[in-house]
Amino acid sequence: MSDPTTKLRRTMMFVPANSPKMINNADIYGADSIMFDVEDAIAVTEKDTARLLISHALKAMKFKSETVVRINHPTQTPFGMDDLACILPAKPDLIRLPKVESVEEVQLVAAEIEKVEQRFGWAEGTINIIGAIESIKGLYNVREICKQPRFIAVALGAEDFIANIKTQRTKTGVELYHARAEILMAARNAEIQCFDTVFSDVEDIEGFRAEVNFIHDMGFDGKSVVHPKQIKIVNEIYTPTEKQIKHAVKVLKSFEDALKNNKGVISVDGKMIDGPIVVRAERVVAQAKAAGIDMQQFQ
Ligand SMILES: CC(C)(COP(=O)(O)OP(=O)(O)OC[C@H]1O[C@@H](n2cnc3c(N)ncnc32)[C@H](O)[C@@H]1OP(=O)(O)O)[C@@H](O)C(=O)NCCC(=O)NCCSC(=O)C[C@@](O)(CC(=O)O)C(=O)O
Ligand SMILES: [Mg+2]
Repeated sequence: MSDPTTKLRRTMMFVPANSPKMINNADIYGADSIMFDVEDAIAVTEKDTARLLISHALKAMKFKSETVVRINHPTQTPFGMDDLACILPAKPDLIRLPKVESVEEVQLVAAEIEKVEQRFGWAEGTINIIGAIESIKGLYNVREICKQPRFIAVALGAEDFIANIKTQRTKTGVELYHARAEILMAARNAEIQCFDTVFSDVEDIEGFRAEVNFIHDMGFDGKSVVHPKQIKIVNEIYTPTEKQIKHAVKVLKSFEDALKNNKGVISVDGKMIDGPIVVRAERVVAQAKAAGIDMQQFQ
């Protein structure tokens, strides 16, 4: 089983789980993960239909991409526990827990997963949890939330978050600076992955690209998307370029040679190379491999 905390998740695409057509096509657009939603994309009158539909689809269809189901909140809504009862036996890879605010909520979901894994004789960790921070309370508890077993990734849910802090979403993202930084540090401290939120204006491609560049530079591992046309942009920004890979490989080779000569610091193409730069080069190579790039050409 691959390590769920290091898997390639550049793009996680939300797919409303009451749409047979969207479920059917969800896998063809190249998203690394597909997030079937039975929460806010689904009207209260459609909750039963959506959870049954996605449960059957997960059992009957073979998806190439990782499958995630965003359930309704298990205690704040009357739907969440029914979602878990219906969806867990269909074996999604991850449960997305929205609006998570406390360690206890994670433990509640984890306990339900554990029961189902034991009932079906599945290995522990067959199903894991990604939680979304969407409120101030969640943000204040994020450091402990991120350390919970099975909690392999955290995401920001910005639309709900900005409603909670009583402001508006802007092009600069100034309203999200603090939350993004705090969530990212909590994730890195707990050694789990961290994902940015959706960009709802699907027609604003340039605004979207600017936001993806921004969150990539901040250090997020990927982004949630709502439309297939957003996928290519994120995957492109999150896949190392040929130039970056060539440089990383050169750094690693040169440093290996340097170590043999008992040197801890060297110069490659006029730039100083020492320990932390080597770690970053290793990450570039790991990302390239995870993205399926043939590394033979760079040897
Ligand atoms: C936006 C729109 C209605 C536009 O529809 P339209 O029909 O106008 O799109 P078109 O351009 O016509 O589609 C062209 C072709 O692509 C197909 N297609 C489109 N979208 C597809 C898709 N997602 N999956 C598979 N297929 C798709 C379509 O079927 C068609 O196929 P075909 O006819 O064969 O050509 C549609 O995209 C959509 O529903 N998106 C998902 C919305 C959603 O799930 N929201 C909830 C999650 S956010 C949230 O809750 C906030 C959050 O919680 C988030 C956080 O936590 O981060 C927070 O607080 O911030
Ligand atoms: Mg939300």
